[in-house]
Amino acid sequence: MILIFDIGNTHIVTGVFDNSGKLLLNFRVASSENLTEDQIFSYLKNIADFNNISIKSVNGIAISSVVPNLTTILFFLSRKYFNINPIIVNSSLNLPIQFDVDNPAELGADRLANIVRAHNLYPENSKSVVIDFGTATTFDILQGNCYIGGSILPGIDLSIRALFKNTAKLPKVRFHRINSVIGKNTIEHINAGIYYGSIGQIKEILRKIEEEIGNFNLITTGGLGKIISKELNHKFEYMPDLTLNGILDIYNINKSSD
Ligand SMILES: Nc1ncnc2c1ncn2[C@@H]1O[C@H](COP(=O)(O)OP(=O)(O)O)[C@@H](O)[C@H]1O
Ligand SMILES: CC(C)(COP(=O)(O)O)[C@@H](O)C(=O)NCCC(=O)O
Ligand SMILES: [K+]
Repeated sequence: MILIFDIGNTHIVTGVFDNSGKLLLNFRVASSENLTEDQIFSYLKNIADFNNISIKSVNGIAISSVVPNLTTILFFLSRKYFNINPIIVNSSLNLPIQFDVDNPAELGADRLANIVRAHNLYPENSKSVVIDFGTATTFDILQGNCYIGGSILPGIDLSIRALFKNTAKLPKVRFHRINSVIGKNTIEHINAGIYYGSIGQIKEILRKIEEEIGNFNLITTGGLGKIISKELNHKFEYMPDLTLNGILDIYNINKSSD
């Protein structure tokens, strides 16, 4: 049984996989810097018990983190409760990818996991674009087994919170589809602007990518990605567990050398 942690800026997603690579359970907790290894372990234990899964048989752990302080906490958890040295995802591990960028080491571990999974899903010489709708929205582009770069923009929830936090009178809205872009009150104005603005941003970046590299497979992941993907006029596969699976792929390539 393999334990996978995907530490993002908003959530820590935990995945428990059996040895054949099947995802048995996953859950998310808020990425609070005050979390301790004992708290995260007790969430894990409770949720695993509830699902009749015995985490006693965990024999491997991998961590992808874009929040350095939380990496340490999950490292402590691995040592304290499982006596395992986890594999920490980074660009110096064995990866099936070449990098045509200035500094592969600065690329977020979640993005490394996403591109490794995308690479394993599609044939060698195809082109793929991964969009991850997290705290930030990220685009990552693969040409065959070469990572050629990408882009980063503020995530949808972050844009909503930025409006709310930096103004006196704008409320926090819930992201959802609204039929007209002509709002009739403040909430509708924000809903319309965020909804159609977000779709417009993504479409324009995809259009530019297509202009630069031609046709590609599109893979999307992350909370609000499911709603947005349907609006893009582009064939796509929405894979909510893309990052967890990518971390597992990286674990499998690197486990013997740990
Ligand atoms: N399962 C979900 N269902 C709906 N929305 C989600 C879900 N998970 C995350 N979100 C939304 O996506 C945003 C980014 O969350 P997440 O993908 O966990 O980010 P990160 O990877 O940066 O921690 C959250 O603010 C939340 O609004
Ligand atoms: C771009 C990110 C903030 C996305 O993080 P997330 O939205 O998943 O929390 C993260 O991958 C990161 O901190 N990256 C480092 C810079 C880079 O990827 O180039
Ligand atoms: K993420």
